[in-house]
Amino acid sequence: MNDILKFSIAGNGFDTACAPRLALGIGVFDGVHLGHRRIISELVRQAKRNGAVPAAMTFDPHPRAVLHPTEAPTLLVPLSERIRLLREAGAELVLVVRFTAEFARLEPEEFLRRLLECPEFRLAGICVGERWRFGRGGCGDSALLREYARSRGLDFTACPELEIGGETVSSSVIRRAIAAGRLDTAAEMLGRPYRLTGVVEYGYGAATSRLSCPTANLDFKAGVLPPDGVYAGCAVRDGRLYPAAINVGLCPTFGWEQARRRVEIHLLDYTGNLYGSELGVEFLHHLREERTFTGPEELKLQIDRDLVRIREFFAQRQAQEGKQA
Ligand SMILES: Cc1cc2nc3c(=O)[nH]c(=O)nc-3n(C[C@H](O)[C@H](O)[C@H](O)COP(=O)(O)O)c2cc1C
Ligand SMILES: Nc1ncnc2c1ncn2[C@@H]1O[C@H](COP(=O)(O)OP(=O)(O)O)[C@@H](O)[C@H]1O
Repeated sequence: MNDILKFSIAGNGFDTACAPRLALGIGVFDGVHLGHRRIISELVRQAKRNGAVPAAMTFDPHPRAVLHPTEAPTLLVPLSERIRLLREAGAELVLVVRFTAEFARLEPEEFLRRLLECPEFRLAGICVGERWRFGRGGCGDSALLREYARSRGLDFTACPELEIGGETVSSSVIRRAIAAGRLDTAAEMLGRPYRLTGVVEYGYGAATSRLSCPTANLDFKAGVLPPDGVYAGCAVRDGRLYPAAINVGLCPTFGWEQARRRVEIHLLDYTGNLYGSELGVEFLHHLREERTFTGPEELKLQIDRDLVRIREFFAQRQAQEGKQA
């Protein structure tokens, strides 16, 4: 490994001693949306025809967080989840390059030279999204890559951008869709419902004692929040889905000081201790705005009505799924 191109490798059976042939799919891949998945599918095809291992190369931190810290994007999923999703999509290995200001200053050809000279693997091909830019000031593009690959006898694939409903699928578009509450658009582009993942932390203990409706408070390190409000969704724990009611907001009814925006999840038909465990939450349907009630009694009556509507939502969903089957 060289001094500027530093990376760690996630995946089984990577033996640097025998320097395997790799087909490299390169990109940031935050969220691993349908456009990214298309790149990984092409990568798998490229790897097959070259007798190589399909490997995704991603960057951490996000390049914009290093180059324009004030415009650092909120990641759609944490790095660990990005790696998991890339592998699920077909990448046998994931190389995580440490993105630094020094790395960003590399000329495109210099970056490629370092890839070719990496002692850990032998480069067989490269696969990117057509509009991927790289190297100093983003001056490297797919035309440069194509020419470089041709001159070095490497395979090369540039995947056209995926469009859905006339809009180009991208992590930024998905971030904006979630923040604007357009969860259907986000789900369509991700190819799955949008999921926020975190660890259950302690709250004020009021939901059980004053609302008879315990809510798991999610401490999350990455993920874009949809607008404040009440949602029908699914909690995900150990790979199992539980229908759930979700409240995003400041819980203004209680008027707690130093209130911060919280994500609270009530799992329907569940009892148990969730503190400290990892929980995912999928946002499926916006039910109503968060409101300030006169007190816990009035809020409790409203939550009871919310839970009835959420059960109806899931019953309808199940009926529709039954029809489609
Ligand atoms: C379905 C649901 C809807 C909620 N709606 C509101 C609301 O409109 N306004 C509000 O102030 N809090 C609302 N809450 C949040 C409760 O205020 C929250 O569960 C309470 O603050 C308890 O917090 P704790 O977990 O720290 O005990 C809602 C909670 C749930 C589960
Ligand atoms: N159905 C459920 N949904 C959510 N949390 C539950 C449920 N049943 C039990 N719990 C437990 O109750 C806790 C939430 O209770 P709550 O009174 O809201 O306390 P806190 O304010 O600490 O979140 C959760 O973290 C979890 O451990």
